[in-house]
Amino acid sequence: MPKAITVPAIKAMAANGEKFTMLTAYDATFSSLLSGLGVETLLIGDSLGMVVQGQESTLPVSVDEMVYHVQAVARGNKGALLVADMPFNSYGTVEQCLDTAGKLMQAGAHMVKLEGGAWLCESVTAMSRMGIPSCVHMGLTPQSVNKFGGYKVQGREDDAAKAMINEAVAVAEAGADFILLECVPSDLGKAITEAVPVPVIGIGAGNDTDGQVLVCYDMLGLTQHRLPKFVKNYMQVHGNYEAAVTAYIQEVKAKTFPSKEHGFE
Ligand SMILES: Nc1nc(=O)c2c([nH]1)NC[C@@H]1CN(c3ccc(C(=O)N[C@@H](CCC(=O)O)C(=O)O)cc3)CN21
Ligand SMILES: CC(C)C(=O)C(=O)O
Ligand SMILES: [Mg+2]
Repeated sequence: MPKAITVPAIKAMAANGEKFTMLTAYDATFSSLLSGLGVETLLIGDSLGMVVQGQESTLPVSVDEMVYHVQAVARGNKGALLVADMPFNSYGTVEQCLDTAGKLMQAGAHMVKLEGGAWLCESVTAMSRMGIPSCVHMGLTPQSVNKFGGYKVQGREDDAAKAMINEAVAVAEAGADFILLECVPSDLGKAITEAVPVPVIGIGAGNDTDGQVLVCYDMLGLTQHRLPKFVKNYMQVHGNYEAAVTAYIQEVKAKTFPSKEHGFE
């Protein structure tokens, strides 16, 4: 890979209308492969609790486990921007948030991601002051699966959609560098992308967001259980991982992925 991708570089891409890609990576081998093929950003997602550890949800994942995977991904990385998930119950107060984020950054992350909304503003500002870039994950936030009662599309009601737009603006004003939207109607994905001045990454949020993310095992057809509607199995179409990942990058750039069938009304 030529030059390492930075937060300002992604912001410049988004400002120029150039789409960028993100895939999850949990180990050095995937990190090296995916970054080497040109995936701009890698997410060390707490989805590793489900796809690597075999847990029922992302909730059992610990900070120490995240640190271990971030270190592995950092060793294999060839220039991608590394984003690390803050695991469940590791950022409930400003103090705890700084403690967790510091550990993930010292493990090799370039940015941390945390699930929530406007209630995170104070923590986001504190991290920004400390020089820690952040991505706020909104919409379907899997760490709240027990509140939601399942992995359900969020922001379908008018009031909920308006509230989500306002909260996205608030966290961006507080200093969030990126916003990630999971499982929201495509028109809400578009509205939030237009409302905030920072790059928005989508998963099941339509094709108007600035970037797209998928769990790498899902798009490579490795996942054994039923796949969410937003996933496209690129291995089925392309037959080998290099062609599959290259096609994903090309389709995101061309805005042909995600198509209508991968989104929610
Ligand atoms: N392998 C894997 N892929 C993921 O994308 C993923 C994980 N694991 N683990 C953590 C969370 C859980 N995620 C999920 C899981 C299921 C749905 C799902 O089945 N959604 C329904 C929407 C139903 C509705 O209309 O409300 C779907 O049909 O896609 C969505 C996100 C996303 N994340
Ligand atoms: C699905 C993505 C956005 C995530 O948070 C994860 O992989 O943990
Ligand atoms: Mg996650």
